[in-house]
Amino acid sequence: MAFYSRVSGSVGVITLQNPPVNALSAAVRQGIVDTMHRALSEPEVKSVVICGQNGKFCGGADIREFGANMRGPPLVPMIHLIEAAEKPVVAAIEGVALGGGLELALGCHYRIAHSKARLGLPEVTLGLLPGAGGTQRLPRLIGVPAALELITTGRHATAAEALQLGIVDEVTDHSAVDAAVKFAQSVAGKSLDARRISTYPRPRSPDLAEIFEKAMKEVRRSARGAIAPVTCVQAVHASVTLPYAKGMERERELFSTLFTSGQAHALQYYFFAQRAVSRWSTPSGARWDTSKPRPVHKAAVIGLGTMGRGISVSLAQAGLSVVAVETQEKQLLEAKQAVSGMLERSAKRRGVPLADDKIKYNCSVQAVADADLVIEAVFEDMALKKTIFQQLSGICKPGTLLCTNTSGLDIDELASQTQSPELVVGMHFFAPAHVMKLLEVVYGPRSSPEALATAMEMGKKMGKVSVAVGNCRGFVGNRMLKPYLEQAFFLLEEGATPEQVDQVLEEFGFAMGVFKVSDLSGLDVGWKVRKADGLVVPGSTGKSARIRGGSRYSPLGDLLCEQGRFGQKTGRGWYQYDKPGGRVAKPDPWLHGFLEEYRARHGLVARRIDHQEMLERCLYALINEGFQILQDGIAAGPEDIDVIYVLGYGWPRHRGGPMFYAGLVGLDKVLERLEHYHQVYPDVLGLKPCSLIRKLAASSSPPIHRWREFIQKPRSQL
Ligand SMILES: CC/C=C\CC(=O)SCCNC(=O)CCNC(=O)[C@H](O)C(C)(C)COP(=O)(O)OP(=O)(O)OC[C@H]1O[C@@H](n2cnc3c(N)ncnc32)[C@H](O)[C@@H]1OP(=O)(O)O
Repeated sequence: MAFYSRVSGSVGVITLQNPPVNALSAAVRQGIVDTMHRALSEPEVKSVVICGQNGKFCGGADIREFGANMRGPPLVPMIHLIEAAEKPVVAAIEGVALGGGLELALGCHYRIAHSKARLGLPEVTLGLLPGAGGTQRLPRLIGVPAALELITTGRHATAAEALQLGIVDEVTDHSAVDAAVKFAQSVAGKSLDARRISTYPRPRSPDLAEIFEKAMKEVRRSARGAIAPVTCVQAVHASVTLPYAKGMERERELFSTLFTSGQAHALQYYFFAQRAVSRWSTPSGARWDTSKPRPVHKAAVIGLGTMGRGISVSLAQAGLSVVAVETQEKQLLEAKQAVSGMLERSAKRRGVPLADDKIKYNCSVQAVADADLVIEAVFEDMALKKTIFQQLSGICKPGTLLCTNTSGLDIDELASQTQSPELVVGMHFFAPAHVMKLLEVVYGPRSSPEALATAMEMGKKMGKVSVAVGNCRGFVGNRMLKPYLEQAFFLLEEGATPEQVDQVLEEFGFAMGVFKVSDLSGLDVGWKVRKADGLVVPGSTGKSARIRGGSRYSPLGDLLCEQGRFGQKTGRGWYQYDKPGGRVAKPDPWLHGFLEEYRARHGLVARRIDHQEMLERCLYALINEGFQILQDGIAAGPEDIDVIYVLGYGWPRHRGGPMFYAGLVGLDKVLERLEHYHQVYPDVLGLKPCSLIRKLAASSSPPIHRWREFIQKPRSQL
């Protein structure tokens, strides 16, 4: 709703009230319309201020209402009512003015912002466009290039930038409401002719055609199949080709096509999913709201390779004192230099003070004795990690949380090396660790709720989205990757090339296809793991070369590694590169010849595999594993899996995540295709539909928010 008051006798103040972000719900819109009418009808009132409760102007339209039938007054006429008013209306922007919130402010005659406020039109991130006049008013106010940039990226601008761009008229370090009231008094009675943005002339410039062409090219390149950025450009284009009223019609038309699209549903689902993962729970009943994190002031990192360096940077930037340990003096010095450089660049980019003095470097593990939390980040080698955990258990003060940055090793096995297994959790960072937003926080059967809560909180402090997952081989992300990769290898055996498989996945929206990603991460990483698992059998021939434990196995990755082809770092992998470390993947005739020779050796006849089969086999195998993970209680809900895949594995956000995508395709359809492929390839376990997807499909495929009801509660883990 909206609260009305009168200040200093002549200023009507309308305060939006809808915690936590004063979103424009039906009640708030109704409140604004009612109070505006009241302010306009009171003769004593000479001007009006619109502000938000609790220091937040407005977070935009209420996204939770999007699925329901439209109630209350629509936004566009409400904003026109404000703009058409004969009394000056001033927006007092504190906290945020986003989406419909900024569009509301653009309908006001003046805008005063607090210096810490953030303003933007992030609708594109929800699969929409600013549909309350934003695409028509903003270009008229600040010009086409700046408006296009803000609208197509959805980024938030600072108050200082908004002032420079001309979005706001004044910025204050004090109360924006007080400043707005004062300002409103000073403009009472003045003409408003030059203050109604909708009456401004259409933006004109000789290079507009070029600007739009460039913008369209850029959004098509970066959108990876997302339709909203492209539609945003079309809507802004209408502001230069059409008069305001016609431009608004065009905006409405384009908005309607987006509003009902699967992509908008996916992005809005994802918005809430990313927030839902912080409300974690475990099969034992431990929960985010009943588990208290421990205070952490001092953290330590052991092992300063690529991951350890990134983790140290993240911790220091979160304001913690960090002890960074690398036992070899030379490596320690190299790491120190690298970390300082990373911190410097990051401080410059983010405009924050340098955090270099937060880190103390040391050659001895003893230096971590008084840390509250230790993150081990050495090589992915169980024996080495075990030794370190034994050492840590003896060195650290009682109560220190011991974390491992493993990407898939058994947390429980590490915990069993310590005297306090309840204090051991996994913190699986993604490379580069100071950039990537995702953190898988892995609890073992003995980890305490308090330890889990502390690691989750730590991730949040570091600016990560932390997702709590149970302990199993590969946790969630890497466990699902296995059947996906496996299908990609099988497709090569059956006649596809890496380029064909990658193209299908990139057209789906992945930033990179599976083979390009493998080349980037290094083929030797998976090879080491397969060797440790006893899967690599050099020189094996005949049928047994392609079978492990009764299931189909492809040794293609192993054979490439045996040739020293480790991907980008060696200049050769699934693709060729101009030099070791080169980044541009080019098809490699050697690889094609190698595949032909391999197929001939194993009696495999290459066939033409269509786009649909390649996509379905890769994605549905991955999704099937996701359902198995839910069934096993490793992830608490589909949102956890989807957030992990979008933030950690390049799954296109506009497709919501693998589990959301399965729901969108239809669980019965996914099941039917899995059954079909499993019939064709009965020796591929990853294609055998898991019982949860069967159960859901048999129950008329309930919506994703109801899937948890169908998951059998696994045995207590904590
Ligand atoms: C004709 C159509 C015209 C216009 C269309 C629109 O306006 S679409 C909406 C555009 N607005 C946005 O995209 C803003 C979305 N919100 C945010 O970016 C952040 O929430 C915000 C406002 C920057 C605050 O961030 P903060 O980190 O402080 O909090 P958090 O994100 O955890 O949010 C707190 C809870 O508020 C819920 N929420 C936020 N915005 C909205 C919204 N617009 N509608 C409904 N609910 C919103 C958010 O989900 C959190 O609740 P929770 O229960 O934890 O999920």
